[in-house]
Amino acid sequence: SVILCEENLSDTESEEIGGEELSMDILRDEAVARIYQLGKVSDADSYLARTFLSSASMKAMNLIQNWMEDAGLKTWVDYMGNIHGRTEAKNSSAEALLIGSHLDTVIDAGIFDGSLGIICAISAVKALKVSGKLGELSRPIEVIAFSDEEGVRFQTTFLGSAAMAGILPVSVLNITDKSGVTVQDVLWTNSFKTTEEAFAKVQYDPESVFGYVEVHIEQGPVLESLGYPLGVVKGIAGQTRLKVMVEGSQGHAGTVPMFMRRDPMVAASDLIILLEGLCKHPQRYLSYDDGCEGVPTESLAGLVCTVGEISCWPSASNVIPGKVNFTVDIRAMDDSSREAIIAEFSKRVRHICRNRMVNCSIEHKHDAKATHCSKELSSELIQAVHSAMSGTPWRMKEEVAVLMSGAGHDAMAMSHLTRVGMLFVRCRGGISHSSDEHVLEDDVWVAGLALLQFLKKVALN
Ligand SMILES: NC(=O)NC(NC(N)=O)C(=O)[O-]
Ligand SMILES: [Mn+2]
Ligand SMILES: [Mn+2]
Repeated sequence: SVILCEENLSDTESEEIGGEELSMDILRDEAVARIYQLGKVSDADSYLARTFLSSASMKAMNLIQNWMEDAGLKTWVDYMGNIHGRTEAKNSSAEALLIGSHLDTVIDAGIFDGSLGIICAISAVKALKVSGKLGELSRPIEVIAFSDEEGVRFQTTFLGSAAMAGILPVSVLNITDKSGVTVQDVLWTNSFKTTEEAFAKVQYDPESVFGYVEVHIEQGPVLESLGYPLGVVKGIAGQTRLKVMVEGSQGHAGTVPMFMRRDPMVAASDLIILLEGLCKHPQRYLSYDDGCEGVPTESLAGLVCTVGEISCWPSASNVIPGKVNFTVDIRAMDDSSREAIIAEFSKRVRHICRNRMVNCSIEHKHDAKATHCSKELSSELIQAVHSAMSGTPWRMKEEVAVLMSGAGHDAMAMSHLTRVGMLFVRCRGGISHSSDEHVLEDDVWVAGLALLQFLKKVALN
């Protein structure tokens, strides 16, 4: 949903921090070049993929750390692989402003998801440095490149930001990937001696933090349809990830009669079609239950579900599978609706599997409640968008788009540490999690300008 806010245009301030030349060189040309350079750092030859602490991620970390130092930031890497770049303020005890996003990607990813937020933050700080303003900060600024937001390898998500926010249980170190390697194995293999004690040191003290802001592509079509390069995020949908395991009787494809089969592949197909129907027409399913009040339609806003992964054993064309596993990703703006959908799905799964005489289990891999962004930070971001755009062709008439995010973000985890705000950047066709993901160079530039204006207002007064 998009709420257009009436805002008075802020006076067009003279750009004290360098002129147009400076901002275009750093906030556009150099930032865009770095996004494309980082987009080539991949674990695969023919597409972009960077999973938690993979060799490509380690290379990306090194690049990002160098760019942070180039911007005048003091850098270090914590025990969960997050890269930090920090510059202190005149008042060393002031609460720090955290800005960041994630360096990991999905498989066959676009080059902007995560990377744009990291590079935009580094470029904005570099613009302050080049203008000689880094020594005048009223509060520390810390840029963070999180190690794992997508959760591709361990189906966990927010490994880096949740550890910083103190909401990640230490038991996560023992979660295994498909080949039985644990999170802790991967850390130690990459020389992060992450013991339980070291793990606890990743957590930040809420008292030391002013707030967290993230710049991210919208990954949806709204800004493009409005003709705006930027928008401010009102809230982020809650999300649940499940692993559904169906077990039947493995057998010969040629000899087992159809009516004697306990086929988990066909059962899984029924469950996936059920899930689609449940999320396309929830009221048909939720209100049929005896005594179960249908969930009010408006609270089902943003309800979506996806089966993104499926695997079977032994996966041979002439063998009736013995086991089929598939993932479920369910999201909604309202947490109770998401929970109602999951409860209904689980109930119907048991019913279908009983009728098909197959065994089924559902494992909860990840849950994140819907997140509401801070009104104060959002208001500052709206002002920053206005002043950034006042000097550009997209001068905002009298409104800045404020929209919800169906995609998850590290800001969801960071909201457990501090108040959060997000700036969305238009992306072509709203396409993301695809190599077709694209952001205009000038949109990268205006995002950097807006973030720079935000920094001036919040950390340079
Ligand atoms: N911005 C994202 O693409 N985030 C993704 N990752 C998580 N954890 O939500 C997602 O699937 O939406
Ligand atoms: Mn993503
Ligand atoms: Mn992302």
